Amino acid sequence: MKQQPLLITTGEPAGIGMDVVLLLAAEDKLQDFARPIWVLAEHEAMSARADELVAAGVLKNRPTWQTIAAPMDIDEFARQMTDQTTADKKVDNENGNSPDAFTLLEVNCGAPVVAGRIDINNAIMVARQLEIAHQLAVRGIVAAIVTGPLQKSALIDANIKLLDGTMFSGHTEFFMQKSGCDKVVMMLANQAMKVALVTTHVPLKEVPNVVTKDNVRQTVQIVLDEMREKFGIEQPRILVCGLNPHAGEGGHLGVEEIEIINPVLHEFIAKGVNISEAMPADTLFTSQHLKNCDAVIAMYHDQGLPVLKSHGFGDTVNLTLGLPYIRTSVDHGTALDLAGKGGASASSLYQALVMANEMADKA
Ligand SMILES: NC(=O)C1=CN([C@@H]2O[C@H](COP(=O)(O)OP(=O)(O)OC[C@H]3O[C@@H](n4cnc5c(N)ncnc54)[C@H](O)[C@@H]3O)[C@@H](O)[C@H]2O)C=CC1
Ligand SMILES: NCC(=O)COP(=O)(O)O
Repeated sequence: MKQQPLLITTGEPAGIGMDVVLLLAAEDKLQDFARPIWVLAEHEAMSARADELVAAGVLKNRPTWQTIAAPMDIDEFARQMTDQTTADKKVDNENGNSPDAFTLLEVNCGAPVVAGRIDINNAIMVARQLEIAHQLAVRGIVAAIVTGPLQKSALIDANIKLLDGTMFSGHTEFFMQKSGCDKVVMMLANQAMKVALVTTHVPLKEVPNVVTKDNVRQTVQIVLDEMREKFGIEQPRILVCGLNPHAGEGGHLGVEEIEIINPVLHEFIAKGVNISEAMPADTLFTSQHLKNCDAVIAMYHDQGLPVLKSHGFGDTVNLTLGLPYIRTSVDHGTALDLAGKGGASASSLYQALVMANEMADKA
């Protein structure tokens, strides 16, 4: 069967992005996928990290991989890689295992990598991984992007900007702007629940300004479309959080529910969509309500994500809805305290690969 690869960005080289790839590789977990696995990283840094993890007793064996230079000219690269992209995974005929756990597309760092220590001279290398990932995904050379964690502050301190000239704020905003989308939706999903956000990386004091009718309407529409397309749920039951305590307590604790959120939700209800009015978030996130719900829409990052992560940090997948390609991600950050030492779980990366692979098979 001919399969496009899944592409992993390892993100911040001082963090655990490379560690979790190596953990899965050493356990032969990357062989669970019929698709080739491509990994963006620096060869020397990956090699050093593998040595550190072996020395720490975390890895028994160093996994092997094939290294090739990451593309400067994506179209030329596409031509060169056509055979590898569409070929079945290479299989060692004697033992049935692939000799290499993954293909490393090399992106060079700007400074030597020290596990656990951020060096902003490596921020350009991190941004370059995202650029290459976007270019490969938008051309369909890879089936999906699966992102490892980056240190947002390192890119900001290195003065790396989004396409529109504003401060770098996350993968979500980067891929949205590169793809020319007006709006995408961050959703995190685990066995317990799926939570989508109206706003993403916005300071709390600015959230009320960003919760506009257009934003709420676009978020609901993208969630409806993608629940159907990506999860096969034709008529999802969606619960929506209010912005204010007690969903505004009838206007006494804030008016956004009355003036902005509910009027938009009534438009969808009138069309027969199975969606709630704005609900008090603390009531919504009880098992009684969650058991009959396919997705929750929260107004801001820390309204929805702490509840979700408390039900499955490590097994949660972050995904971007509304992009022209599939992007899933780990649920954790760079965990600088664990890089090169052990203690990092690769479970979220594995779940992110599983979800990306399933979505790619359906696409
Ligand atoms: N997808 C991404 O690129 C994300 C990036 N970040 C970034 O990561 C940086 C650090 O953020 P923090 O809030 O400290 O979150 P963090 O997730 O890096 O760490 C929080 C705690 O969880 C532990 N932890 C994290 N991942 C783990 C794993 N795989 N296995 C076991 N334990 C794990 C860490 O050791 C730490 O104690 C920030 O710059 C943030 O912006 C945060 C979340 C997602
Ligand atoms: N809490 C998840 C998160 O903020 C990750 O953001 P992004 O880099 O995936 O946009």
